[in-house]
Amino acid sequence: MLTLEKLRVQQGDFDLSADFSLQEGARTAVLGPSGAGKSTLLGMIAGFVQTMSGRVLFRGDDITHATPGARPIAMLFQDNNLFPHLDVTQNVGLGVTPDLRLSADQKAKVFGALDRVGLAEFATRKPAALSGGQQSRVALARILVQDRPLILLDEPFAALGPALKAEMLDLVSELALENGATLMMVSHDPADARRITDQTILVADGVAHGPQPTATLLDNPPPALQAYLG
Ligand SMILES: Nc1ncnc2c1ncn2[C@@H]1O[C@H](COP(=O)(O)OP(=O)(O)OP(=O)(O)O)[C@@H](O)[C@H]1O
Repeated sequence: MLTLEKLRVQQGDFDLSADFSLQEGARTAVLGPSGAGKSTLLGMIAGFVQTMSGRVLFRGDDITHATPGARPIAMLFQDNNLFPHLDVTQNVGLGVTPDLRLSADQKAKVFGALDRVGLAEFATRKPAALSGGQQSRVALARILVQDRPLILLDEPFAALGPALKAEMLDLVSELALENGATLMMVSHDPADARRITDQTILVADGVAHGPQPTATLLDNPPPALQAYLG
C-alpha cells in the first residue's frame, strides 16, 4: 500500500495537499485542470518535489526523506528521457545500472525486456532511428528492468497519435498486471483514464482527492472536473 499521510507542498503561492492510500496493484489515473498540481503530486511521491509536512509510506516504510533513486519507484515522463548517443540496449541498460557494466544476467534481463516490448531487432539502433512509438517502447523497457513495484507515468504518450497511444496504454497496463505493479498515470484525456484505470484521483483547488472509481467520477463529474472536461 502507498500512503500519503497529510502530505503538503508549497511552491511560491501554490499549495497542494494529499491524504489518501492506494492499494497495491491498483491502476490510478490523475486528472485535473492544467496547473492544478498533477505533476507536483507525482514529484512528491517520487521525491523530486520537497514536501513541507506529512509522510509518504510504502508497505509501511516511511520513505518521506528517501532520495528518488532509493524509492521503490520507476517514473516515465513525456519526453521519454532517452539518451541520443546511446543505442537501444544501452538506454534500457541504464535502468539496471548507470555505469552500464552489466553482468550476463543483467544483459539477459535487458534483452528480455526488449523482447517483451517488441524491440529485440532494434537493439543496436540509436533513438533517432526509431519512430515515436518505438522510442516509447524503449522507455517502457527501461521501466521494466527497474523492477519497481510502483510505476508513475506523467503523460508519457501525449505526443503519439490516438491509435499508437491506445496501443501503448494497453501495453503499460499489461506490463503492470504481469508484474503486479501499482500504476499512477497523469493524463489530460479522460478516455485514457477509462481505458486502463480502475480509479481516479482528481487534483483541483489545492487538493489531490482520494481515489474514486474512474467510471463513477467521469459519469458524474464534480464541478471542478466538469469545468475542465468542458
Ligand atoms: N518549482 C516551482 N516553483 C514554483 N511554482 C511551481 C514550481 N513548479 C510548479 N509550480 C507551480 O505549481 C503548480 C502546479 O504545477 P504542475 O506542473 O504540478 O501542474 P499540472 O496539473 O501537472 O499541470 P499541467 O496539466 O499543465 O501539466 C503550477 O501553478 C505551477 O506554476
